[in-house]
Amino acid sequence: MTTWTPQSWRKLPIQQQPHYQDQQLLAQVEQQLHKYPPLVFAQETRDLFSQLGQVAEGKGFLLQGGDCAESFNDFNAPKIRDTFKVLMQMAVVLTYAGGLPVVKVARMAGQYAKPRSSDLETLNGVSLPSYRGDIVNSFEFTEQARQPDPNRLVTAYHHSAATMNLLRAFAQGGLADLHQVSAWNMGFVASNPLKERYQSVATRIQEALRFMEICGITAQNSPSIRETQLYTSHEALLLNYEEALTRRDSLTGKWYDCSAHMVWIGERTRQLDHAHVEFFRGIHNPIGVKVGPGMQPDDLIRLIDALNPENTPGRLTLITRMGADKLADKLPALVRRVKQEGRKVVWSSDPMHGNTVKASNDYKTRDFEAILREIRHFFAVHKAEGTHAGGIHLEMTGEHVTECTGGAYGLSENDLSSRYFTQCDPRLNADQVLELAFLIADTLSLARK
Ligand SMILES: O=C[C@H](O)[C@H](O)COP(=O)(O)O
Ligand SMILES: C=C(OP(=O)(O)O)C(=O)O
Ligand SMILES: [Mn+2]
Repeated sequence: MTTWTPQSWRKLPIQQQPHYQDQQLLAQVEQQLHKYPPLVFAQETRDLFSQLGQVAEGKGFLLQGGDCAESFNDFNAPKIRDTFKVLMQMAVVLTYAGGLPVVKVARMAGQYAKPRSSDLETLNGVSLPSYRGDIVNSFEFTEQARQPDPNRLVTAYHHSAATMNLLRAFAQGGLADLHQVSAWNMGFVASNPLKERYQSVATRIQEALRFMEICGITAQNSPSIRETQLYTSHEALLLNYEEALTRRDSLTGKWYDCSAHMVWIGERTRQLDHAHVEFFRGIHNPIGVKVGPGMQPDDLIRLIDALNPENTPGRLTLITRMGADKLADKLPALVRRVKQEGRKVVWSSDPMHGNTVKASNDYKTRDFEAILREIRHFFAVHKAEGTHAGGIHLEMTGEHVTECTGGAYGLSENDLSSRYFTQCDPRLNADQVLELAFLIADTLSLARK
């Protein structure tokens, strides 16, 4: 194997990259980013690594979620706050039901690059380059907007820095106070059409907090009640950007991609001998890789060994995204093989990307029932194989969008047009995603019995 450097990916084939016309400008922008401060500190990344190590050992649960694609235009504090709040609400429910610490990782502060099925988008007979995320080009359907612009790398950095800043303030400044989060959950349940179904978990959490308070454990004297740790993550697709933020840690001498705590490789770019696997093998962050229904057990072992040759728990999260109708058929052989070979991984379920459908009115959507069904199959497979269903990975927002159908409010295809804001894939809205957390809580509680 050749020596790894932050640039060694450049010699290999690479998929899903923009074609920049102005290479000189791209090089200048990369140089500029090289000098900018890292967005995360390597020690935080090591903390996440060790927490995910616990998850790999069956002693924790990973909750990862956020937008499919963050947006430069739709960039404001309420949006960041609302997704943060919903992640906290879900985490409390899952912690209580699963009886395990929940490791919280946002798809935020850097989720700006998108792989696409097609290089071109055609509208009314006009074909233009596909939108590839705000770090590459603009969503608007014009020739100029769709040209990849290197300056967007710098804009993405600044948006990520501002988002990260606010997330840190929320996590440590009081917005994650468990009493408050639990009260929000009571509010969610009270107004939900299926409230009878969710009431008991929410009430029991309130009672547990009240009991602790009586015993003297309060937000004032206990940081674990008042504060939380929320990590950041994104698909590290645009390697020009990731390379520029890859730094050697002064404490350990190791390389870290300091654009986020955790980064993952998408389903379309995980070829063993291509650039993304090369780049990822040399960074010391905890990493993920998406695993679709076409993955074969032998290939999975080879990929695991390329990415985690020392078999360190916490280093690698396998994020399965197979589709509700395929998972029960495809996942068991993979789980069995990984277990037999003694590879230590976190298994997490992305129930979104295998369940994307086109509605009759052409909107890209996903149905709540299919999402829930994929998650239930995921838990059932792990139970049958004696392995740990270690996490979920969701495209979601704290906003009241109408992008996925179903859920307690019965969103139909006709409702999609009213608040369909996503720039790429359809997200679960605040009510749908909380409902999902309560339903997963039932499964987690049963798994403990
Ligand atoms: O988020 C994932 C991909 O970018 C997305 O699912 C691709 O969508 P497309 O099939 O519309 O290109
Ligand atoms: C591109 C994504 O997923 P996948 O690689 O699984 O298609 C995503 O998570 O947005
Ligand atoms: Mn997506």
